[in-house]
Amino acid sequence: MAPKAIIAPSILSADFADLGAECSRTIAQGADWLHVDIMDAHFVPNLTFGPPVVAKIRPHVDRPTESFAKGTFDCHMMIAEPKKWVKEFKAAGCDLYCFHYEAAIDSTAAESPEAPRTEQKTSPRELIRYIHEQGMLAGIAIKPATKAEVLFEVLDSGDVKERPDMVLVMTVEPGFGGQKFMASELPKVQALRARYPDLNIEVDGGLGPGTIDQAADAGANVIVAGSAVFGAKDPAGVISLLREAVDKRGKL
Ligand SMILES: O=C(CO)[C@@H](O)[C@H](O)COP(=O)(O)O
Repeated sequence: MAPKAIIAPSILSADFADLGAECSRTIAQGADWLHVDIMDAHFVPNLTFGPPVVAKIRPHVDRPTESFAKGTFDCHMMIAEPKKWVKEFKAAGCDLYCFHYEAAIDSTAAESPEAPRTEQKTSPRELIRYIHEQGMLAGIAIKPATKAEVLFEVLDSGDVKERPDMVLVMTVEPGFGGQKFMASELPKVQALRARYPDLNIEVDGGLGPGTIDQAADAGANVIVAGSAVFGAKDPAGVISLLREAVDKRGKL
């Protein structure tokens, strides 16, 4: 049976003037996690929150009592230097530090996933080990131009400390909320689910009532939704619809 649904609204679509209250309200509306999009204007063409903002909103949500529990701060690190910020985000209250594969490897490969990777900045496995040593869960994300196969080597690591706790398959180009869902990315989710039945597979970008069935059919269980939740008249209803769509498939 596939892992259970985890619904992680992206606070990129929240009211930034009322961010603490938006976070606690969203958890009360039934969200499991909060997805916190960290952007540095280098890795992606947008700029969002740093550690002080995460530290300010953290007390508005009860800390998770165990790994993957309600209240997890799922920090999606769309930054060029993911290793540099691990300790700061841990101190700020991040529970799951999800870096981009493309940022961890060399810059040539980031521009073209087909290019040979000779000069590694940080090996994804080393970075995962480091994140675990700092006491956080580790996630690894891929952009639309990156093949799912690059994750196999990391996921197949014999050492559990170097294996990610979650993978994130982007279903839009990272950088902005409110973009159109890219169904072209779902074969990656299918391939990952077929190979790793127990893996937590997150999808992010354009998810909502109109696209959740496709993502759930492909095997995604961690669902990020920004505009679909924060823009809804009934956010609790949307969160529960997303959860039911995923859990229904897990039981098939
Ligand atoms: O990481 C990102 C964008 O880069 C996302 O988390 C978006 O914030 C999702 O927003 P919607 O597509 O759900 O509106």
